[in-house]
Amino acid sequence: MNSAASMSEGDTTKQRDTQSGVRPTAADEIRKAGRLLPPAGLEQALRTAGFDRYHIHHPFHKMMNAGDLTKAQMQAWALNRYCYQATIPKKDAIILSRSEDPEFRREWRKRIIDHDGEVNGEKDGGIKRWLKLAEGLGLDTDMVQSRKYALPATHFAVDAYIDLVSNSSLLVAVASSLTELFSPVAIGERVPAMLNRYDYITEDTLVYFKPRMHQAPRDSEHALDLVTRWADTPDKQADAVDALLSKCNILWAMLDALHFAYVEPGLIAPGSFRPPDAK
Ligand SMILES: O=C(O)c1cc(C(=O)O)c2c(n1)C(=O)C(=O)c1cc(C(=O)O)[nH]c1-2
Repeated sequence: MNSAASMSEGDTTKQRDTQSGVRPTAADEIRKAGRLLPPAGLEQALRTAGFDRYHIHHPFHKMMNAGDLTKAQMQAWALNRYCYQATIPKKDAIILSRSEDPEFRREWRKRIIDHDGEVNGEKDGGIKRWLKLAEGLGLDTDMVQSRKYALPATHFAVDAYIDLVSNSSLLVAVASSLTELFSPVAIGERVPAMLNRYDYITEDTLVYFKPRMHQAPRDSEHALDLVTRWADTPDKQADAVDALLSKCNILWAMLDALHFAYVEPGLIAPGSFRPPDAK
């Protein structure tokens, strides 16, 4: 049996949970079975459980890819998402600081450089590239960088990511980055959709996404290799799946907040970014 999802079929607890509308997660199933999955089985469980909950399925992203967002909604997305981008290298520095292994740190620090750039501007980082996106959408970059106008839930979501990597095992911290297994799919849909469906978006505006198409697979393969080796008990395997699901929740919560504020019912929190034509 190589799939966590099929482990407890016919199990009475699962039937009861399903009847009450609460499905056990792959992590619950691994814990309950108490059997160590082979690395390929854990990888499959992570890929299936994570993709199921990935933000690619969120209505806000679907609207974006269908060409249905107004420019103001696109601006709100870029402004809020900046908070996530700016937090990534900080959370990676926390992860780095928690490892005793120079080989791990050597590999992981690439992530920080990818986002912060290199000294003397030899290489632009993702944060600068994200600001280029914000600017291309007509936003004032100082306003975006201040992070003051992001939604309250955006701040809570990115803080939750910092908490997760600070107050858990290194295994959990590393596993929480595994949403990157799926980000090339999200970006691969988003970039052509943005170029084709929004006349104010150009290739130049979207420079952020190009390097992510090779950085994300490099990073997620490294993290996946570590997670499948480090998770050497059923409980640790379940913790890894839980970490990935928590991270999916963080990404989902950010889009829920955007949707609530800028699509339906359109309730923008006091003090948050308010486009001129907002209710
Ligand atoms: O555009 C996306 O949908 C998307 C998703 C994710 C993700 O799944 O966490 C990341 C990124 N982009 C991204 O650009 C990025 O640098 C990144 C770093 C991380 C991480 O958790 O370490 N996730 C993501």
